[in-house]
Amino acid sequence: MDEIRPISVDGLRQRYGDFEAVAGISFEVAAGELFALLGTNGAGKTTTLETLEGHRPARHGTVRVLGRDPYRERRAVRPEIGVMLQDGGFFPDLTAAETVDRFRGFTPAPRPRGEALELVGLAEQADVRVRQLSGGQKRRLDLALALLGRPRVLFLDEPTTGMDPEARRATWRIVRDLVAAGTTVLLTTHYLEEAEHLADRLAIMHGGRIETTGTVAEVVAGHGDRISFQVPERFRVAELPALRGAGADITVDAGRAVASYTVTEAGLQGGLYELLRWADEHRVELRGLQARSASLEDVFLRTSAGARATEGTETEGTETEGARTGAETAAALEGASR
Ligand SMILES: Nc1ncnc2c1ncn2[C@@H]1O[C@H](COP(=O)(O)OP(=O)(O)OP(=O)(O)O)[C@@H](O)[C@H]1O
Repeated sequence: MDEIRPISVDGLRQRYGDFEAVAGISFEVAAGELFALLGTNGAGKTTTLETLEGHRPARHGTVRVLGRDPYRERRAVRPEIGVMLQDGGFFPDLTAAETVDRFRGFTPAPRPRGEALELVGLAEQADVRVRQLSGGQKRRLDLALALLGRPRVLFLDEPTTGMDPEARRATWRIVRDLVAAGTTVLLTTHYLEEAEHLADRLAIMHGGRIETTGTVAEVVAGHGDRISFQVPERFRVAELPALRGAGADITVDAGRAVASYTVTEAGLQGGLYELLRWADEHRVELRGLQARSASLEDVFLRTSAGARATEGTETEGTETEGARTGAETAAALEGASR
């Protein structure tokens, strides 16, 4: 079935003067899916969101919300979408209830006030003035306003900034329930944990481009699980095994040389198998042995550093270090870093 995607972006470019803030991005979000846009500061997330919300026309490329141009067909699109901005712009002297009432006045078929406040856990703060609400409570009031018209498509720009961990988790539950009920959500966030908890799919933006996209598992896959251990004192670095093509990076931790492998090719199980077989053959105990899966944070940090993960890693040690034992390498690297 050729169903209309609630959100579709194809080759979008946006400029501010000579500066290209969005440099040709494409993605689609299906009905009832939550898509997260991650990225460093200034990556172009808010510009993308604002274009989808109809605040500015696409300079190049095509943007559609529920099959329509959100800028040119704003009147048709607006009642179907909910928008939670980074900074809500409330009237500080109104209470939470009065704020909801004021926005209900602009919203076709709005939720009842009590339901809206209840939904975001603010029922007890109904009579509190906005200026007395905490930062996290203001964010939740903003979410209540975004949900007033029971939107089919919801845009959340850093929705949990300023929330304590409990409020953040409560907000995640609300968002998950909305998605389960069929709402399509586009979210920007700086919290990787938020994306890991909520996103069906995500994209990491950097410098106006999408560097990587997919489900969390797809994005993380191929970016390398890691295995590390202390270089055995009597072994030379050059004698350490390659784990299906991956060589060791050598660093010093607490005076000991540590070998780390990014086992993109072998994976954790394959890499560990080869390493333990080598250790067994050489009758060596691998102290400080650690194996951990790649995380979204690993991928994000590599992307934002502009250094995309490469297939495998080179042995970092120089030829001289390769000829040194673990103990000599630790002494040499530590001396060099002083
Ligand atoms: N009105 C504007 N005029 C000029 N430059 C702008 C304007 N708005 C944004 N920019 C620039 O465009 C780039 C993208 O900004 P944008 O706000 O879209 O990024 P972002 O990914 O949302 O960043 P953040 O995570 O910091 O909110 C930035 O370099 C920003 O300085």
